[in-house]
Amino acid sequence: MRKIYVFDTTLRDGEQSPGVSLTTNEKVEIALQLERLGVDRIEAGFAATSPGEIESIREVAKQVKNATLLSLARCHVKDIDAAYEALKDAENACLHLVLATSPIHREYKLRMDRAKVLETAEAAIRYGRKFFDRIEFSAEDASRTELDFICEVTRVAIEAGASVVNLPDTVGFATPDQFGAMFRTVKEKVPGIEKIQLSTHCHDDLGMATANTLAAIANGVDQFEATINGIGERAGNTCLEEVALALETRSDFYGAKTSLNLSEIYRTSRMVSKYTGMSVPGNKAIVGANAFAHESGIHQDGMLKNRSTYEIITPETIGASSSRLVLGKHSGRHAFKEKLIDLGYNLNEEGINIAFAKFKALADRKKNILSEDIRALMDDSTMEGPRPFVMDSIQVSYGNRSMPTAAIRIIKQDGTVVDEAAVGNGSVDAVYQAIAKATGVNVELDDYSIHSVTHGTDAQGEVHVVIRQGEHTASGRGVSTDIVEASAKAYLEAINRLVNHQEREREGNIVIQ
Ligand SMILES: CC(=O)SCCNC(=O)CCNC(=O)[C@H](O)C(C)(C)COP(=O)(O)OP(=O)(O)OC[C@H]1O[C@@H](n2cnc3c(N)ncnc32)[C@H](O)[C@@H]1OP(=O)(O)O
Ligand SMILES: CC(C)C(=O)C(=O)O
Repeated sequence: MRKIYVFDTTLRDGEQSPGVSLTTNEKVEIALQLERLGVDRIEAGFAATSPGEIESIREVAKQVKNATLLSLARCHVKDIDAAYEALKDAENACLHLVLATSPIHREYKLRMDRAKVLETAEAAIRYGRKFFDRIEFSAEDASRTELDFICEVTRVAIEAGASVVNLPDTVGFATPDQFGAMFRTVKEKVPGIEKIQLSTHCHDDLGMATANTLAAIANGVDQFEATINGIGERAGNTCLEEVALALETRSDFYGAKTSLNLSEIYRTSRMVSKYTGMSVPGNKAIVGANAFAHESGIHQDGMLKNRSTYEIITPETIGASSSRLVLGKHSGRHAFKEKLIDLGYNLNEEGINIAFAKFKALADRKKNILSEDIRALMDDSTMEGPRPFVMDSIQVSYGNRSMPTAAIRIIKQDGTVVDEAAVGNGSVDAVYQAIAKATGVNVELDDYSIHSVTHGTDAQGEVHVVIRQGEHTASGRGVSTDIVEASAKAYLEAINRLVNHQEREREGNIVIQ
């Protein structure tokens, strides 16, 4: 298989993301992690930017031992001198020279004609060669440059002594077919092209950076340039991890491989996100939080039967912990049952069906169903013995200038439906008064406590109550995303327990404490 060199520019183009500025220590730590990841080349910065940038590149150069280090420089003597100043102690250094070649950049930005561009590039490469054995030359905005001129620039760069020629899609304008064809033409037409390496560098303005990079690789480039998490100027650069995993997963098609240690990808992605402050979207390919999470029942069932049904990469490949089956509105019985077993519940089919129906009802109201929610749900549905009263519906009217009112519908064990309403000091009190009227059971509330099962505004509230009737006490527990409903459930459960106990006591079976 053909080896593809990986050029990481997280510390240079990645740092060009608006709002990102890395300290020297952060650059060093990221560079060392990139080395562990196994990238071949690290662009540590753009030395002419500032004295601090020279210092950072120098520090990175002191510590990185295996990868080749680069600094970007315009075709200006002072930029090249700054790059040399930063890289002179590096074990393996390469100067990265850039000059735009497209008509738009020539006319408006550089104010140079074709001949001047060729002359400037050639002079800069020759000057750079006095200090550097290796030079990469980038023809900025190559994808919007006339093909014949790209070939000419490449020829001049080779003759002047460049060892890598990079043809970037600077503004993310290329399409995969057009971009691939550009490299094919350069390879066919430029004399001496076999003496150097060809490189690609893409931006994601139209969301095609990865596709364009892969098209370039399919058409013979030797190196791709990219950043971790795809950060970079405007919409960002090609995502290093996406291309790496595409080459790995579709080696049947590309017949090319990198020397990357793929199991370091996840760690590198987290580090870059932490130091740049640029969070990784959940649905981001390869490294997003949802990249190995499965929410829908049909997918979860497939995953439980065989992971390859819905995963083309395993999380272990990139060093992420494991695939996740996320319980939610779209989950099915198979995943739910698996979760119950995981949590230590051993239910028969009927029990699972009852619990599953409650789970679906909860999922309609709560976005993330966590293990704690399932436990609360299971405990909520485990009251033993008959239920003298079942709550059918509840309605509460509350306003800070009116008396809270509650209306409740209770179904008795014999099927009788009872509707009652009551007012109270607060919503919960009104509900408890209405329950007392509907059940005909009058008790004192000895204790009431509430806590949140999980976090967030849609978290479930868990209410515990202890009620008393003379010497008899009973406790109840209720869980719901609505605390008034949780309070009603807890109260009714306590009443049911009290009534059951009294019933059994009358039958002489037990002694109530
Ligand atoms: C495609 C890319 O990502 S290229 C890298 C972009 N990154 C950066 O620009 C980050 C670091 N840049 C900086 O700190 C500053 O822009 C510096 C230090 C490089 C230059 O700053 P200044 O000298 O103040 O110039 P400024 O940035 O305003 O303008 C750029 C000048 O460079 C010229 N220029 C642009 N590209 C090149 C080039 N590759 N080679 C030679 N000259 C160039 C422009 O035409 C302009 O020249 P002018 O002043 O004669 O009009
Ligand atoms: C310096 C070059 C490679 C660049 O960043 C671009 O063209 O986007």
